[in-house]
Amino acid sequence: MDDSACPCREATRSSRSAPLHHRRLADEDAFANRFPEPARSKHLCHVKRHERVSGNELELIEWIRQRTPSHQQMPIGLGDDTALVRCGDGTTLVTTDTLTEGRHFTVPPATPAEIGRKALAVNLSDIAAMAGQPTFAFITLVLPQQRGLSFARELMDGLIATAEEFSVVVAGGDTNVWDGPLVIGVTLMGEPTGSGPVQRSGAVPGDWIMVTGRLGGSLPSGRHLTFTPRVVEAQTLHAACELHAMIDLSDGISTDLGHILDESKIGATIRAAHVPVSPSVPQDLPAEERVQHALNDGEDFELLFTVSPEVGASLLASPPLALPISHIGEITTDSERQLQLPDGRLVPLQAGGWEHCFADPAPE
Ligand SMILES: Nc1ncnc2c1ncn2[C@@H]1O[C@H](COP(=O)(O)OP(=O)(O)OP(=O)(O)O)[C@@H](O)[C@H]1O
Ligand SMILES: Cc1ncc(C[n+]2csc(CCOP(=O)(O)O)c2C)c(N)n1
Ligand SMILES: [Mg+2]
Repeated sequence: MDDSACPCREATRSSRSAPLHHRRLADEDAFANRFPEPARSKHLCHVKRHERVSGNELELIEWIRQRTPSHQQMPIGLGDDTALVRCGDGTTLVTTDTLTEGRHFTVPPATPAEIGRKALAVNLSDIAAMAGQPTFAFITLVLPQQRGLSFARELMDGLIATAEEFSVVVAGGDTNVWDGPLVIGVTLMGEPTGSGPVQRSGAVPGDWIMVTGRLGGSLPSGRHLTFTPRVVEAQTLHAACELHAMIDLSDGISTDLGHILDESKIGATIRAAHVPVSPSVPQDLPAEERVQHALNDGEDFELLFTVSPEVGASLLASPPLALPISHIGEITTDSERQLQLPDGRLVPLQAGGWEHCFADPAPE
């Protein structure tokens, strides 16, 4: 399955109210959406050229959420980076994320060991987003028959080495072999640390919005396979100061910040000039295009968090991490999501990150 074979180029919108945001594949004529054309939709949806987009993952998740009741033994349920469930005397963080061949990696260039590593690392990143300590992992393998046993062993070698690196115990899983592409799912448990999990819902007006590391270009640089999940960094920040809200950047700031704003029921302004762009984003692109990569590419797996201005200033004055921490904007009282351009103009911050999309089913 080759991503470049099935890009949906035509802008389509669902008949429902929520707009669909799509993004082009990296190898397409990317970033036609420059400032200040915020209304332009991008495409990264994987329906065939003649098909129309009929919905996306966010609409499905919201639909599922409406139908799944909360529970007394589940202080944090659907809607955050992990759930928090009561087990015996304590509480446990639980998350699950799946990688699919053709979407999250292609073989080559990804090696089996890198795929195994990434499958655990994306889940470690979700535990990090709650400032948790990862503990036990369960691995679901759906393996292509033709690649043989050695491929599967190399994949699990990569995963097990990553588990050791992060003191995670592999506690079980499931193995299927078939004649389709590779799918690998991981369910990861963890323990809350310090004052408890940092949720998406805790941002308040006036908060500074901060990010770790540098963003953009994770796919062409291969960083989406080799990134370090920010487990240690999240715990260090959590111990050093009061974090109001946190999320890991899997889909891109423009989309992931939206989840914090939705859950906290507030707005934000991001300053384009302060967004830390990774050197993986081509240096010869115009500055505004480089920022668009940092906002939308996704798979950076850095942390975005909000803190009071006093805490933010002290983090900049005495950085607790070896990684850079950047102050990229503020939480606002109204529900606006804005991007301040270097010349001071404010434009809407469009959710331009990754979204899984559905095609219209073919008529019978
Ligand atoms: N099929 C599903 N059934 C029940 N809950 C779901 C389902 N898919 C997603 N969720 C829940 O919806 C929320 C958002 O899921 P999503 O996968 O977008 O978050 P994420 O794992 O943090 O992001 P990403 O997958 O991009 O790394 C999470 O709380 C997740 O547990
Ligand atoms: C320029 C560029 N284009 C595409 C990608 C790939 N990508 C970005 S987000 C995402 C899904 C996130 O996971 P989930 O499925 O959990 O939402 C994927 C597969 C990239 N890293 N850079
Ligand atoms: Mg997920």
